[in-house]
Amino acid sequence: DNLFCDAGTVHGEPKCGIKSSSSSSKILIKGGTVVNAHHQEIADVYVEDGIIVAVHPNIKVGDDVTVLDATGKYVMPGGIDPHTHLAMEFMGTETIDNFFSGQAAALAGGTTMHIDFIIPVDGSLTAGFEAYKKKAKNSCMDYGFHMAITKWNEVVSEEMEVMVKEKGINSFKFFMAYKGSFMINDDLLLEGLKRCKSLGALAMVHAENGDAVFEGQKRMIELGITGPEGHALSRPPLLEGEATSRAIRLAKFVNTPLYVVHVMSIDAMEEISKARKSGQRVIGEPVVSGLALDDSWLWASDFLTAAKYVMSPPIRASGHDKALQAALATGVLQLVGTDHCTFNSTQKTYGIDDFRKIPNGVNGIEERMHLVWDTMVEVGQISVTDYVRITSTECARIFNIYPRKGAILVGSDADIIILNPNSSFEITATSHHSRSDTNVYEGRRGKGKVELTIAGGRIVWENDELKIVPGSGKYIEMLPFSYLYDGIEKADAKYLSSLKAPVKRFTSTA
Ligand SMILES: NC(=O)NCCC(=O)O
Ligand SMILES: [Zn+2]
Ligand SMILES: [Zn+2]
Repeated sequence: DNLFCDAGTVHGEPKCGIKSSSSSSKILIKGGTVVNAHHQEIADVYVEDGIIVAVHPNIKVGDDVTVLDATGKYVMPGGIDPHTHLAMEFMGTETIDNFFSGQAAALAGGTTMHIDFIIPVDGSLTAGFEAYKKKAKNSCMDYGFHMAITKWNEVVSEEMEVMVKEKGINSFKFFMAYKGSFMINDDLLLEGLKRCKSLGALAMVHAENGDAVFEGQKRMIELGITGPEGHALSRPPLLEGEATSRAIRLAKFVNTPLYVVHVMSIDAMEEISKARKSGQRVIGEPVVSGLALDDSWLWASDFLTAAKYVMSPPIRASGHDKALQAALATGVLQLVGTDHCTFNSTQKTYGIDDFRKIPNGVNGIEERMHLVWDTMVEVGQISVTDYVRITSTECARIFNIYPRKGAILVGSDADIIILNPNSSFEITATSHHSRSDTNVYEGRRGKGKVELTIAGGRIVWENDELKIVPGSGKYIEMLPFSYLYDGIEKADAKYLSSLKAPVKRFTSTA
């Protein structure tokens, strides 16, 4: 695949532009502040054959070990991105980042695992799974899959069981928007929620009212608003709030946990907050574009400048970003994803005359760790331990792969970053590792830089250079019945016992 070379984004050899990793399989990280979600301490971390084998001060090693000095820096679990779309066919085209380029970008930004969404092929989950295993075959970092459910019948219901019991998938996504393509109705959502519950899988929703969005789009076109701003105007926060509320209530009716992806508005966030306060198991995932951007660019006079910010739900007006940050800081929302779904300028131009044809999606897989540090930790909104929780550990817990992932503990996978809080980063399309020619964070600078990334026990990012090995990434199978299912059956029993005994009736004859 020398497409990647052509993009000129990864340097070195062999011919596809990858510098092979020369690092030893034994690595000692000395003197850094080791941070987990609930604790931090100054300690050394010793890695052998891809696994963390010791974490304590003053570890002594032989000459065959690569020693890294992390004094004054943070040693943290590599980021886990719960929401990506690599090599995804969508809106008549395919995302410009495939598994290899997207993962290269991730590693350069300190993310060492991601969970991508499989889109079924003609409704078939099995065909979708096979297609995505092929797409991911050259992976250079660990990855897992969620599965989208786009239609319903007995075969799909049976395939869901196969995915959970044999294929390592423990979450299913339901799109409440994208009428005419992925969108499902309430009937399907209810069936899906029930099936997820019976399998111990996590139901995820893209929460926007797709019928109302369709109507909003027609309204904009009738008003002659055909540019990228029409995208935001046609699907206001109201419609995100409505769908979030509906999905939450249906999940409560079924009594099954719910995960709301890309929470972009105060409206959706407040629905999640209300449900969580009532004791319902709802997880809210903001994405970095919702935390770090506002919608002002959508009104840019240059089409391409505006079009690159088109994603769904839309990036909202200023104010939503700060409210989502506060919700994340206070535990109303639990973890940060990216929804990395990139299209280059040529692809965005498909919608030059009609915003409905602009492929939806923005970048973020490389930028997430830096931007969350800069907007949340650097300014004192959250602690460093909380940073680890929202960028890595909570994702590992929700998808049932903790403590193999999401922790610097003896026995965990050696997916580690070293972040220098005194160093700074700058984001540009010319220096990023995505294949896209644009970046929605162009020109952004901040404090805190991921100086080194270790994935699967190999140094893959050092001195601003990638050293990645195609095929070295592993598929991570995820088991059902995560902590979100603990005690769910007790609520079922309580519900059943609360039902009054059936009334004994007789038929009166007139
Ligand atoms: N979010 C977006 O605009 N594109 C990716 C597909 C999705 O997650 O809805
Ligand atoms: Zn979505
Ligand atoms: Zn998405």
